[in-house]
Amino acid sequence: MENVKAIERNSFIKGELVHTIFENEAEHFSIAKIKILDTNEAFEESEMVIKGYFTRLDPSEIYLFYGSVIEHKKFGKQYQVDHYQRFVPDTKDGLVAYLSSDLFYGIGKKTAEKIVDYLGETAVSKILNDSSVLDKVPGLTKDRAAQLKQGLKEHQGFEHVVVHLSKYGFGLKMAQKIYQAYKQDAIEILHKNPYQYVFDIEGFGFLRADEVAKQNDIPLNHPSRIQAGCIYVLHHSLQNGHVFLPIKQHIIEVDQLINGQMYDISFDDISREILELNEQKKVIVVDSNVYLPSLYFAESGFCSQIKRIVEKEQETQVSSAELMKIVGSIEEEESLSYGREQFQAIEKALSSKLMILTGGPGTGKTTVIKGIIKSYGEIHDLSLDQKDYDENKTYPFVLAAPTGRAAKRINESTGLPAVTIHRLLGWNGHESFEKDENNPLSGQLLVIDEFSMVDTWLAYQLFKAIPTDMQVLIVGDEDQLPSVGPGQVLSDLLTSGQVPSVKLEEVYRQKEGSKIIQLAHEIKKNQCTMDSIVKEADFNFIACREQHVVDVVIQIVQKAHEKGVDLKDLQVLAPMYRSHAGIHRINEEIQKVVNPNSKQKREIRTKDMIFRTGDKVIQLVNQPEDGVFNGDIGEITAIFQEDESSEQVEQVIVLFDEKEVAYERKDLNNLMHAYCTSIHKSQGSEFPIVVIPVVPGYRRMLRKNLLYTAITRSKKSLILCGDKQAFIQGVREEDTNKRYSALSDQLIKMLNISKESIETEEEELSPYDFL
Ligand SMILES: Nc1ncnc2c1ncn2[C@@H]1O[C@H](COP(=O)(O)OP(=O)(O)OP(=O)(O)O)[C@@H](O)[C@H]1O
Repeated sequence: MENVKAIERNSFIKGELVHTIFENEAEHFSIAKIKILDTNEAFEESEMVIKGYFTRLDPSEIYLFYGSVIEHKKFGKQYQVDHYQRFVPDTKDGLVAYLSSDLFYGIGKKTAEKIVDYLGETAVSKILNDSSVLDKVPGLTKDRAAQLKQGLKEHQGFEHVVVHLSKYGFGLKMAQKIYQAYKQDAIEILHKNPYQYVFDIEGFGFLRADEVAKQNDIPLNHPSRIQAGCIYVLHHSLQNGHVFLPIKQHIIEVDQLINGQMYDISFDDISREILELNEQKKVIVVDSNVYLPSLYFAESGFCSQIKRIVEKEQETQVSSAELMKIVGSIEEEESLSYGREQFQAIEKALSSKLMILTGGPGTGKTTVIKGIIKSYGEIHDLSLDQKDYDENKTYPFVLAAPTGRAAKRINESTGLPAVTIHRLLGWNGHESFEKDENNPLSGQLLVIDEFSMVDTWLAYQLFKAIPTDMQVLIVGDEDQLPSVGPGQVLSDLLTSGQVPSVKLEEVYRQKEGSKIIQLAHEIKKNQCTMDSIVKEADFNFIACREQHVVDVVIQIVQKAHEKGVDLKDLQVLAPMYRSHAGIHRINEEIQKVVNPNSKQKREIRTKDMIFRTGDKVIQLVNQPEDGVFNGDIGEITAIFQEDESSEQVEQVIVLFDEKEVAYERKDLNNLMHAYCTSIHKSQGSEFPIVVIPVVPGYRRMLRKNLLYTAITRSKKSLILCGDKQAFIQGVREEDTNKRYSALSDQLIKMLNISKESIETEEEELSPYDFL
């Protein structure tokens, strides 16, 4: 432990609590008044307001606070605390008095003197870092040593861990997580086996553990190091969407990670540790595939849930003649006539426990969803009007989608209530859901839109909560990008052939003269050529050189802005963040034009961004406690300075639809400008006008499914700019990055239905064949 002498060159205040002014328990953020007992700052005051991230101060204790003096505009001089610790006397007499005080049972003055004589003035820090030093103190019994060690750990506890971890560069948030997991043993574990942190502490990576291990001379071939490397590689593979890694590939990647240039750990050593991890259930090895347990259980659990649902017989069946009559009256109401495949979709959805409806843009997926819901209502004599239901009679139609924007769209197009899947399942923000097999969803017909965005974890959570008597319709476009999280659930379900599905291929919106839809279908069918990208009423490709593409984008946005187009309705989409024509640069340039610096506008600067009132911004992570989710777009409506908020911190207020969320400076990394967003983040959203730069510099990202997803985000007008050849090449490039997932194979095995029987079923005649 550092004492006052050791840190004299740094700013410190030694003091005791007068009273607490403000406390945010969840964040451990506090403002307090303290009495100054000693300091190396030139204070005249005898008391001082301190603020920072610390837990409740004990009024009977003396503390050492390290930090810096700041001048608050309204409240004057304050002390910003970086870290702190309980004060331990740093003279021999003081230390003896401390150790022999009532705090430590069984240690009298003589024993305390022996300890200080033997271990010196840094005795406390030595004992806390390695309690075995007490074993050598002459005349100290084992019991007394253990009691002292325990007492010291309890008394010094959290602060000691914070101070110690800060030496390795860990911040207070990480220290809190670590302390929660190991309490007083945190430092001993860190020194002896930092790799254990990789298993137990979320966000503690292998490379960090490696750094600590190096400083503590832990050998490179330590089994814990190899095991931590195995786990790290699996976690890392999630970023590429894999549900597991084949064992051979896993071993190769672990070898690259842990061996570097020195090849002294063999493949055998690595595979032995993988099997050891398998024994300890820290990974699961099945069919030569290595899984993280959560993904193994999600994948196989999801398959079991599908089996449970599809094997239950669909009870209500209507005859084709009856259905034709019902559908006929809906056609009249909607003033349209369903196409053959659309009717088949309605018929199959109504007669199946679970069905997948897939198809490209404008093929009538929403029109068919409406047809299915209305027919279901007719058959079961259920009103679609929410007013006809109350707490005793649950609304039977449940509509959900993976993002808030997608849920809003399905709500607008059907007129029925729709929520995000997370909301539907009652997510509490800590990876647990209210709804599950013991507390299932209520309702009779569940429709999940934009299912291509659902990853393996969420699919399992959702299906666990579906009661067996509920009918389920999954809707999605299989040609879009797969989920951000691991797996490719929609396409695996379709590939397995084990779940009834209908693919809509006829395009209806094209009939209204949409070039955007036509282009999307040409891309889908690999028929996109230079002729496909000639100018039309709703489409243009402005050719320009790569170095001018940002200027062209800016001109388009500026013109639209001058014409009064609401920037919420215009979205620039790009595939990469960091490049000459990357998202960050485009955002910076658009901000200069549409929301420039002005005296009337407040701003707040972070390390790499300036947020200004009026800025369009996007939320980057799920924040369910505030009701905002990854991908939600909003506008900065106000910026408050420290002295204007009750918490005495700067705040940025963002309006998302009708809900306001306050961000403190430390949370601003959850936000970025949204004039231009990534194509990945735009999944599930649609915008009236979409502008997409396409340049050779994006080459490694330009793939068919990415460009297809991008252009299908536009509803009314699509403007591409840049290099036509790069675009044509990109849409011809299939995404060859295979995602490892065994969902399809597992389903086939589990359901044990031959594909042939499904195919014959699909060939069955429908009444429309006779029309
Ligand atoms: N059978 C039909 N007859 C006439 N018009 C139709 C028919 N089916 C769909 N449409 C029209 O085609 C357009 C696209 O349909 P819809 O919105 O249902 O497709 P979608 O697949 O949901 O499209 P997207 O994925 O782009 O939202 C709508 O204007 C719809 O009214």
